[in-house]
Amino acid sequence: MSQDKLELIRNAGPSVLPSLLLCDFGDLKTELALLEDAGTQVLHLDVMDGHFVPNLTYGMPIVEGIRRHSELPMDVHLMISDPLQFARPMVDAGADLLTFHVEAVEDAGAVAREIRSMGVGAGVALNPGTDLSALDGCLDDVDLVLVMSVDAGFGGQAFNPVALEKLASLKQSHPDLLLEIDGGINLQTIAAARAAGCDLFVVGSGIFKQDDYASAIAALDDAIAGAVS
Ligand SMILES: O=C(CO)[C@@H](O)[C@H](O)COP(=O)(O)O
Ligand SMILES: [Co+2]
Repeated sequence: MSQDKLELIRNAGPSVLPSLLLCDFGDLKTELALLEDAGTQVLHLDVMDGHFVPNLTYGMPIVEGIRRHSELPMDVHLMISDPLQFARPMVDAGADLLTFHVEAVEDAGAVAREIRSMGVGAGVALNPGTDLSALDGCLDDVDLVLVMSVDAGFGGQAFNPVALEKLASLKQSHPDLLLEIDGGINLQTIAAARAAGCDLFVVGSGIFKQDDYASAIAALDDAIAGAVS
């Protein structure tokens, strides 16, 4: 099942992925229905442990709850110190792709291989201050690279353009790799990310702080389509 969903994630781009961090968790069912009606193809879930990042969000019960209300593929962004501690429970809860931070682990290739052995996709993320060289040796083992355009931990932060250079460089060196960007993506920043070669665009405030999710997503889609590379 997860392999099919992973294929859907691979083929979704270019596409906006709503980050549920800022959604109304008191009414998940309605929130998910609105996102599905708006044409969402993949959900982005932010898991924070209060240790790797100074913020705490949610774990398996919420991921499982989201899965009960939606069949959309789930891209789970693990901002946690020990990704393998919770990888299997996250897969059991319904995750289809697990993205861990390269800053959190000793051997990113080994972590990615272990995640893949669980039948889901593996992604590796890097914060704005982390050099691309931190990914040396692991890119053959991952399905996706998540280039952070803010320091992981909070929604609503300002976009850091260092992410654009990293995307362009990865696109050139690994043209077949799936590239995702996360943090401060909105109508002002999304086209530059697309022009730099990005496939998947995580958006939190750019959707959930807007009155109408569908028109917010449609405007972001239009900006992606109009991007010049
Ligand atoms: O991973 C994170 C934050 O660490 C994100 O997925 C944010 O939730 C994106 O929110 P905006 O920057 O779009 O408001
Ligand atoms: Co995220």
